[in-house]
Amino acid sequence: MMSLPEEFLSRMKTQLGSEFPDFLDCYGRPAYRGVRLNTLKCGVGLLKESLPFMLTASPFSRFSFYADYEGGFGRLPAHHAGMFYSQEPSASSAVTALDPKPGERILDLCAAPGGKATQIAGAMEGKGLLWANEPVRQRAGALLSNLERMGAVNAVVSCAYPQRLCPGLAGYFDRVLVDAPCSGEGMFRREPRTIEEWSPEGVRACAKRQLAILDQAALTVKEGGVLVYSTCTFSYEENEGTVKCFLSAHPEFIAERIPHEFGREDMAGGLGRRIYPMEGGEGHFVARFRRVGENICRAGEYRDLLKGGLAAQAQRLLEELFPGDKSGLGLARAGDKIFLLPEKLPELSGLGVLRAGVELFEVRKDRLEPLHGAFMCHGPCRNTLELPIDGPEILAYLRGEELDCEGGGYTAVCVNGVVTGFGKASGGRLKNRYPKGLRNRG
Ligand SMILES: C[S@@+](CC[C@H](N)C(=O)[O-])C[C@H]1O[C@@H](n2cnc3c(N)ncnc32)[C@H](O)[C@@H]1O
Repeated sequence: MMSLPEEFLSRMKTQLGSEFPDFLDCYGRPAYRGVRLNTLKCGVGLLKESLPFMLTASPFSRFSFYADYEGGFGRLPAHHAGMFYSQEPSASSAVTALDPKPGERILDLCAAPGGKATQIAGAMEGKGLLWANEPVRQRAGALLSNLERMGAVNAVVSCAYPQRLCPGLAGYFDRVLVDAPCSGEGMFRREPRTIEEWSPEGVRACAKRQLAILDQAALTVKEGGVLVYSTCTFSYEENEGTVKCFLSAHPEFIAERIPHEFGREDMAGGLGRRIYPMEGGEGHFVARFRRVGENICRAGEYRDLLKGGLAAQAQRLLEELFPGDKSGLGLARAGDKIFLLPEKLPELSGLGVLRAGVELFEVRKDRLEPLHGAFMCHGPCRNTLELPIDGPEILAYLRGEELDCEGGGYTAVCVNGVVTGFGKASGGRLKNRYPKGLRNRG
């Protein structure tokens, strides 16, 4: 049994009453673990075939499963191919409550490492705009990489504190998610270091910060739009307390019942849903609001599309690599890279944007060189090397090694028909282009 702070235990005893012994018992058992299917890459049948362990359905999302695997999810070929995201199942409940739709504009304001952003991307089916923001630069790298791995074509990633980002995007979004930084009481089983970091003062400081983030997030929701607030902690102050303060300061929002039965009703009766370990999750709180007050959108339109010879060259190369008509795609250049842009982009300047859309090509002196992102977001590729998912070749590829390969030119490397990366074939060998930072070591 792990040792937990006295103040935490006595508060939970009051909070849970007769259920407290059951709650305490959970700390003698391992944390829940799971995976979430990435519908941009495959269906549930193919995912099951591609994994060396069983999946058990969870109540939090139809794409979220319990799974146990000692080998490490991150080393599996299906993980590298973006077929799933490793996620504790109850963490998927916030996006279930957000209910994103294809074609909408959606903001995930506290997004790293991207568990929820990649889930939103799946629900959007590549249509509309997903804006994923993370103010802490060291955490934003994982967000960029996860969105690329999962094949999100329509995401902007920014690194800005809400005070900088939100005023420039006032009234722009149909749905906004605030998965707020919190005291992390629902992480105690999974990440024991969060126990050392916990304190009653920390809980109060988190509640203050959550309200400040929600104040900014409120600016960005259009009239009739949805705002979802979530935490992975149990304290009343950071959950129902924050929600009550928010609603009293923002009469332009009303609380909306979450039409899903996961977990239990919150402690204030109708402001949100709570999930305790007794209900199959490590710990979450989710509340949903609707903006009923007017909000005028002043964001300008994005105007920096790539035109002329370089745009035509990029389009030709896209058609060479991936079958199908590529005319009419929105392309842009930033530095020495060419990007495929999402629809519905606003003016980006001053908003801390790290990447808008998909990194397709690097501009070299006399040619364009394809980048990993171009392959990760495309289905069928013209040249393909299909490798058995449980064979030694894919493991060699993921370590960065060369492979035998017929044919020539840029070639997608696939497992079970899903692209994992690419290489350049010539003389019977495939030169490995799997990015160094993503390779399996050892
Ligand atoms: C609970 S985590 C988000 C997890 C993420 N949504 C996911 O599903 O992978 C909260 C995030 O908020 C970020 N954060 C910290 N301070 C913030 C602030 N003032 N405004 C917005 N985000 C903040 C943290 O760096 C952290 O990455």
